[in-house]
Amino acid sequence: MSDPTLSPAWQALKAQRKALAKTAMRDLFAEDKKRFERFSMSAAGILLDYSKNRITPDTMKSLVKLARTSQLQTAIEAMFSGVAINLTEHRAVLHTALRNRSEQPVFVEGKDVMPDVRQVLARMKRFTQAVRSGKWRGHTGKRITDIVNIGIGGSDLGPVMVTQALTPYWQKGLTPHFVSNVDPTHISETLRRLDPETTLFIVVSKSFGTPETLLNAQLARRWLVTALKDEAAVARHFVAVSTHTEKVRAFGIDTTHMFAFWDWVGGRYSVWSAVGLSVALMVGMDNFAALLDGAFAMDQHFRTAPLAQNMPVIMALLGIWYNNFWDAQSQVVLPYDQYLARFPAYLQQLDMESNGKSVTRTGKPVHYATGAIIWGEPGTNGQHAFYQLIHQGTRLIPADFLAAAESHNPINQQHQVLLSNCFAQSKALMLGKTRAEVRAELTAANLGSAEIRMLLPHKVFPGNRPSNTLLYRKLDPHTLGALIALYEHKVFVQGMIWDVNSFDQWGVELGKQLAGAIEQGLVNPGKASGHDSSTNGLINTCKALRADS
Ligand SMILES: O=P(O)(O)OC[C@H]1O[C@H](O)[C@H](O)[C@@H](O)[C@@H]1O
Repeated sequence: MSDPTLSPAWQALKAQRKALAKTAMRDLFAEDKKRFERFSMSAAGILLDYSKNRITPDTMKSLVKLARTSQLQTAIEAMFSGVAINLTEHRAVLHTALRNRSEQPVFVEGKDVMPDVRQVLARMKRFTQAVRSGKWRGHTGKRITDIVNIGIGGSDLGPVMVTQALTPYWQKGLTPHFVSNVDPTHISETLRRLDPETTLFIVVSKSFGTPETLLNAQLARRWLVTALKDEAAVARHFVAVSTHTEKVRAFGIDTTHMFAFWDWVGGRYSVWSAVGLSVALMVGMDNFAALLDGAFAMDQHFRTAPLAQNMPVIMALLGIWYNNFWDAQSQVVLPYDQYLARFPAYLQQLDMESNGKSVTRTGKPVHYATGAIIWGEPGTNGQHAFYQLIHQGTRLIPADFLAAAESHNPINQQHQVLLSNCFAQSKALMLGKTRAEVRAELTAANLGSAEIRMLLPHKVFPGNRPSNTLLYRKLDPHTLGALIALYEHKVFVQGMIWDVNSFDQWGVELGKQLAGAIEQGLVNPGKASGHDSSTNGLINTCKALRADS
């Protein structure tokens, strides 16, 4: 892969960015009455309105050329067909196989993986039906009422985000809980509210070697065995999801109660596998299948639509446009949908762990910006907190707004209030408010000229701040599946253009390695001295504070 910045498309985009420096989106809208039609599209039940971006048709043409230069279409096919594109781990990247709803085989090193995928889905179906119907009971014969997913990173964020997003589909009488943090407070506060006789733990870990998860699972296991006074109780209250049968067995979970997945599924791409067991327990296997169907619909679109009409590609290119040509550092995600409250957190791992890289796939340093900082909160809460900076701050922050046309809770007109806020925000960001407009407003309010002079600069909105809006009918499992797949593919496209490996995460290892030695320092008696002075100081102060208490 060659340096993307050397391509003619990159150079053309640089020139276009200069040419657009003084162009306001409000003028582009005024000049072209069909701007919405020109810059919007639908796929898999989702409308993307990208008209409120600093783009002209020429910008889009050059962006698409840039994608072509990166041989994107070949890369898409390589991913879908099981080529080991995760070079540093020598692995295929096949979360798309998990939701391959066609009859087509998917090969990894000559073996069709689809029979295994279908077999695990069938096991999930049997198991979830047994728990939901009350056939599967706890050790003392009681029905399961609470499900605790113990996992972290991809083994937590997907399950928790999707479960929460699909709250309207939950089975009555079942309550989900998610424990991730190694902070003992997390598991303790969760267990405090639970009855061991009716609680089912799902220990989810791809590696089954993540200390946070294993420590929390051990605590849960001890809590259960102590309460039920029988080691054998573990069999009815613990199941595991992992790629590592041996480690699951060593932990003491019967491997007949283990759901497998495979090393060609990245942790942050794994909710489609048995990692989504807590989701399936809460919403039932039919709804879980609809989630897969939605993702499959987006996969089909991504794989077959021409680049210029390809939703994940367009979103990725717009991200690159701001990241690399307008120096935007972050991307805010603003779901006007309370059910998507954890969506920004989910996207943080998906995007930042995938594209937060500074060497190319062949290990050369990159000299251009890669993955953006992803952040966000549901609307309208964000409006009353940080939108000030988005509207009037010094930074350019491209925004993704997400909204459902229909609410699961249609009470009075409140959903219309939510939607009007959503549309008003993107309009305000685009339009801004000029000095002349502010002056006219203040004059109409009969303010004196000194007061007007004083207030005027504070009340001006520069506008021209870009956003996308994703609009769908209702947040059902199908739509949610499509939405997640959309962002997964967006991240993939950006990684391909930046020439980084979006599927490894070596950057999380160093801290893990160092934590072991620091833990020794905290546990062992005496003063720590083997670290830098700050680390020694923190360890020793901690010990002194404890000794004082
Ligand atoms: O599922 P596990 O093997 O327990 O891994 C859990 C998480 O931990 C790692 O540190 C990675 O950064 C994540 O990508 C992963 O999802």
